[in-house]
Amino acid sequence: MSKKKKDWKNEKERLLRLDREERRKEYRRQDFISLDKIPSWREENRPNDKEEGKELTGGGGPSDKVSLYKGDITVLEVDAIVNAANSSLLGGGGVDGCIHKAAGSCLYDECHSLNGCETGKAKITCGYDLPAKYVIHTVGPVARGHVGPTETNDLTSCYQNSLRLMKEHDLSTVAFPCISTGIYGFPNEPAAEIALNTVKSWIEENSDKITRVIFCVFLETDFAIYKKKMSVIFPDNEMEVTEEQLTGDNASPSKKSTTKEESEDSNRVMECVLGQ
Ligand SMILES: NC(=O)c1ccc[n+]([C@H]2O[C@H](COP(=O)([O-])OP(=O)(O)OC[C@H]3O[C@@H](n4cnc5c(N)ncnc54)[C@H](O)[C@@H]3O)[C@@H](O)[C@H]2O)c1
Repeated sequence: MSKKKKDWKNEKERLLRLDREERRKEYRRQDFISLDKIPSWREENRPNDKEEGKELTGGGGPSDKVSLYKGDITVLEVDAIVNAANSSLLGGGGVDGCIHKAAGSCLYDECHSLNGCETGKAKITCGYDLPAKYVIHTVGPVARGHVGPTETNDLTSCYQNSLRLMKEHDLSTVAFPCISTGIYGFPNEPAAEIALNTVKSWIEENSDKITRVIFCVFLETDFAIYKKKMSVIFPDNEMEVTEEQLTGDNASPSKKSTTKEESEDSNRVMECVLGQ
């Protein structure tokens, strides 16, 4: 007997009324990661503060409000995860494919009602079977390796419009993938610069509105790039920022992913999409 197809509107209303414990029973994946398992950038760089019971002198500074996490965005238990969608909003591959697969068919049905999304803009839906309450769908620029003013402005707008939706919906924890850096071909380093600087500026103007922004990277290459750049863009007050970091060290990111590693990562993406 096939399962009765759920009506997305009723399902959304029902799910958004549940408290966290009740919601947890509905997650498609029970191996979800709760926020308390993800250290802030400051905690990660000053683990002793926590052990020594030191008050975080940062007191909610930008480095207390961001995290770097390497893995699958669909397991993160946050208010919203951001989807690197295409203009149809009707799913596809990569992180978009993984999110749709993990959220279930109601996500497609609600996205279908939104009539697409322009590049740089963002729209919000329920998260359905995901641990995330909401999904913010944004459409990055198709860069194909070229970064000009248009691509830069469009990618900046993706982060700004996603954060604007967070604020409008009183949401305070969000995870971003590396928007446009996969099939849309935005070079990883400039994309990371845009992501980190746009988020930092927004946090400085809205620090009372946000608890955590998680940069969720999937590839080793991006992990190394974000780690290097975050130590400069989100320096801890007491943390030394070396001259080399300030001037942009010549060394390549600490660990370039090997083609084998990248292909393993893309295999994992395909597994998540194909559900193997
Ligand atoms: N990559 C593909 O094979 C593929 C195929 C068709 C469509 N798409 C998608 O690509 C277009 C958007 O391009 P894009 O470069 O913005 O997105 P993307 O191609 O999904 O890549 C964006 C980033 O997300 C990373 N990523 C992949 N899976 C996950 C995951 N589970 N958790 C966290 N991060 C992950 C990926 O490694 C990359 O760094 C849309 O059409 C969308 O449907 C991707």
